[in-house]
Amino acid sequence: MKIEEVQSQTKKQRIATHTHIKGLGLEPNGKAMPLAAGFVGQAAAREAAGLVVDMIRQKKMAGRALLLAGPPGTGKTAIALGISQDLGSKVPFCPMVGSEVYSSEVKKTEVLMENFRRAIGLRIKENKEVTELSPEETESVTGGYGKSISHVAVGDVIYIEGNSGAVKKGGKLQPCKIEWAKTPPWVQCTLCWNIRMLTLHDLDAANARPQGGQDILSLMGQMMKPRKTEITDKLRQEINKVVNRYIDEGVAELVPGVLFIDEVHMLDMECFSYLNRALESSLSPIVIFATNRGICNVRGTDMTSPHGIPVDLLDRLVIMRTETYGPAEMIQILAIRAQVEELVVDEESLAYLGEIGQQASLRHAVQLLSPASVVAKMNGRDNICKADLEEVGTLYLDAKSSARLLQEQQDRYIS
Ligand SMILES: Nc1ncnc2c1ncn2[C@@H]1O[C@H](COP(=O)(O)OP(=O)(O)OP(=O)(O)O)[C@@H](O)[C@H]1O
Repeated sequence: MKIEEVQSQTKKQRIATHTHIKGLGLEPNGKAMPLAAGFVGQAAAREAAGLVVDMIRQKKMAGRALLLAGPPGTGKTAIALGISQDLGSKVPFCPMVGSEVYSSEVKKTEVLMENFRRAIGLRIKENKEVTELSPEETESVTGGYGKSISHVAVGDVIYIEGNSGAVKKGGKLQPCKIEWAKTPPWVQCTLCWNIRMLTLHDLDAANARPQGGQDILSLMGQMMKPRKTEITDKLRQEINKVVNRYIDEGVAELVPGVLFIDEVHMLDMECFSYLNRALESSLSPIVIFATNRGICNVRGTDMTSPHGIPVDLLDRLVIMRTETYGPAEMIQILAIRAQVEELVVDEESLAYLGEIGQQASLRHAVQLLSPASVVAKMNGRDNICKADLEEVGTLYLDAKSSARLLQEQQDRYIS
């Protein structure tokens, strides 16, 4: 397996709205600070999440998972992200939505498995030892056209091209530690290492081969869908073997990250039984579920259950609640978001947005910031004022108002 060729493919898009979250913002004694690490309020849930971080560190969460239950826009995703950040800066965070498992091409359990592996990191230590080299001047083997090395310094990476035998420079290593050999001849030696952070899925994807056989039809198929690759169970087992060997040799270290499954009520029995098994595996990340549903049917069955989760899985979960925000907290969160998005919003407008957040949802209020800044720019201003918010407020509906309107005008829609 060539680690140098493996590119990390972390999912970034879904965490863009949480860029201001830098951790759970807890004091060393575990108490939630009123405003820290981008977090405002939600003290009980943050403190409970802090305890979970301690339990994870003490390896007491094995076989269990966390469920964040609360109304929409109460910071469930933000808390899950905060947990992963408090576990360490390079800990993988893989967010997904329950409904992602439904695809006509890929099996539900396959989607879950892929996300499980996206959430397991591997810290690989690549040791490079570079001794001082005395370069020798030689005739250029490429017939005068190619560059030949005239000088090599400590830390330079050089490689020999297989087909031509030409020696080329391939960048510089960062020197980390100078060591002296213990026995003569004394050679100054620079010991360097690169720490690479990859996920198991990165390794799977980099080692997967295009689907299909060698016959002409399959080859044509591959040309039409050149990037379509299949990650088989066999491949994953092979990767696991190599990874376990690296771990035994001390070259790599496993970093279980956080797999965040939002809208867990969208999963069905097949997914839940897979999750029950997967949580037991030794290669399991920290799984955090989130839902804004109360008692409802387990999808695809007529069995009702709290949060639409079967009771045998519920039994394994540590359940935490998130509460709706008061006006002051909403205004603080909106002010943080405005600052992150580099928008100037005066106090009156923030208070007005806070009211909108109370009536609709925090997410709706946050979402009005960007269109309001466009309206402000069109009006020749850099700062957002209340009139801009009023204008965009008439243009966009929040979920509640849209539902109310649908009820009122039911006869005008096709049902
Ligand atoms: N306590 C908080 N402090 C700072 N920002 C917050 C807080 N709670 C929520 N936010 C921000 O508000 C927005 C909405 O929150 P988030 O997406 O975490 O809610 P959610 O509970 O996951 O919602 P849903 O149920 O709809 O998935 C995000 O930008 C989030 O970062």
